[in-house]
Amino acid sequence: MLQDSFGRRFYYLRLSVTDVCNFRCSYCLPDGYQGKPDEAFLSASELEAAVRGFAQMGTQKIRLTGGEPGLRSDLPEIIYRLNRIDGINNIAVTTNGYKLPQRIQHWADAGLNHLNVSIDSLDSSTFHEITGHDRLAEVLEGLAKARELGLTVKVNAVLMKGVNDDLAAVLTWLKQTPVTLRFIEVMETSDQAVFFRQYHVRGDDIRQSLLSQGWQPVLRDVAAGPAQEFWHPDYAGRIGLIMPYSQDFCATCNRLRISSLGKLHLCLFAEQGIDIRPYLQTGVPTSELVQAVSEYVQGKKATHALQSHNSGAMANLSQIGG
Ligand SMILES: Nc1nc2c(ncn2[C@@H]2O[C@H](COP(=O)(O)OP(=O)(O)OP(=O)(O)O)[C@@H](O)[C@H]2O)c(=O)[nH]1
Ligand SMILES: C[S@@+](CC[C@H](N)C(=O)[O-])C[C@H]1O[C@@H](n2cnc3c(N)ncnc32)[C@H](O)[C@@H]1O
Ligand code: SF4
Ligand code: SF4
Repeated sequence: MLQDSFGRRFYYLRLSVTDVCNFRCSYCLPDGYQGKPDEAFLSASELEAAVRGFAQMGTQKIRLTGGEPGLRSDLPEIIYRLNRIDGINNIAVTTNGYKLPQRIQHWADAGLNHLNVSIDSLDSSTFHEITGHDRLAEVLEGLAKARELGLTVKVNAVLMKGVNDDLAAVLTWLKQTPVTLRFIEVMETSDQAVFFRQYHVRGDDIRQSLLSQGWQPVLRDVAAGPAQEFWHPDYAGRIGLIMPYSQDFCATCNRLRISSLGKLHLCLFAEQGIDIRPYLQTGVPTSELVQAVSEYVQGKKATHALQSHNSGAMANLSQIGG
C-alpha cells in the first residue's frame, strides 16, 4: 500500500483528462481558457495504464476532472476502461454540467457511479455572472437526470463573500433535494490574489450555524474527499464544507493527482510534478511505475503553504482539476 513519510495512505487518485474549459468562472478562468486546446493529453490507454499501476498500490477511487472533462469526446470510453480495473470500486466525474442532460446517460452506461457538479448559485442570474453561461436550468436538469439514473450526486459551490454565502437559500433547497451540497472556501492561486482577498470567507461560521441548528457530522470513509459533511433528520440533502485553511486539513490527505499531460503531483499546491507518461507506454512493466511512484511519494510535504500565500505552481485550479 502506497504510504508517505507521515503514514498517510493514498486511496484516491484524481485524473485531469484535459485542461481545456468552456466556462469562465470568476475564481478560476475569468478570461476563459488561454492555453492550446490541441495539447497531447493522456490517451484513454495511457490513463488505463496509470490506473492499473495505482490500483496495485491501493487506489480504490478515481475522479476524472479537468478543465472540463465533458469536453473529452472519449470520456465514456475512459470511464468504461477504468471501471473494469481490479481494485477500483468508484469512478467519479467533477463537471461544470455543460450539456449534462445529453451526456449523463452515456457516462452512466459506461459505469460512472458518482457525479459532482459545480453550481455556485441557485439563482440563475448569479450563476450566469459567475460562470459566464446562462445555463443553470440545463445543469439542474442534468443533475436530476443523474439522480434518476441512480448516481450519487454532489454539488460544489465556491463560497464567495456577499455573492453566494446565504445559507438559508441553500437549506431551503436541501430540504427536499437528496444531494450533498459542499461549500468550498475559495483558495488563493497566483492568478487570483486580488479576488481571494475580496471574496474569501471562512466556512467555520457556517459550520457553527449548522451545529446550532441540529446538523450532525457524518463519519468519513477512507477514500472520501476533504469535505466535512453534515446531515439533519428534517432534510433530504446533506451539506458539506471544504475548508483548506482550517487546522489539520492536510492530516487526512488520502489523494494524489495526475495532470492531463501526465505529471504526477503530490499536492494540489505542489511546485512541480514528475512526468510519468514514459511509464504508461505499451511494453513497459507496471512494476516500473509502481517503483517510481513509491519513491516519489516519500517527498510529499505535510501540508500546503496557503497560509503564507504560497500556491506553489498553481495559477488556477483548471490546470490540474482542483
Ligand atoms: N486544498 C485542497 N482542496 C481540495 C482537495 N481535494 C478537493 N479539493 C477542493 O474541493 C473541490 C471539489 O472537489 P471534487 O472534485 O468535487 O472532489 P471531492 O471533494 O474529493 O469529492 P468527493 O470524493 O465526492 O468527496 C476541488 O476542486 C478543490 O477545490 C485537496 O486535496 N486539497
Ligand atoms: C477546477 S474545476 C474542474 C472540473 C469542472 N470544470 C468543474 O468546474 O466542476 C473543479 C472544482 O474546483 C473548484 N475551484 C476552482 N477554482 C477554485 C478556487 N480558486 N478555490 C476553490 N475551489 C476552486 C471549482 O468550483 C470546481 O468545483
Ligand atoms: S471551475 Fe471548472 S468550469 Fe469553472 S472555469 Fe474552472 S475548470 Fe472551468
Ligand atoms: S492541500 Fe495538498 S496536502 Fe493538503 S489535502 Fe490538498 S493535496 Fe493534500
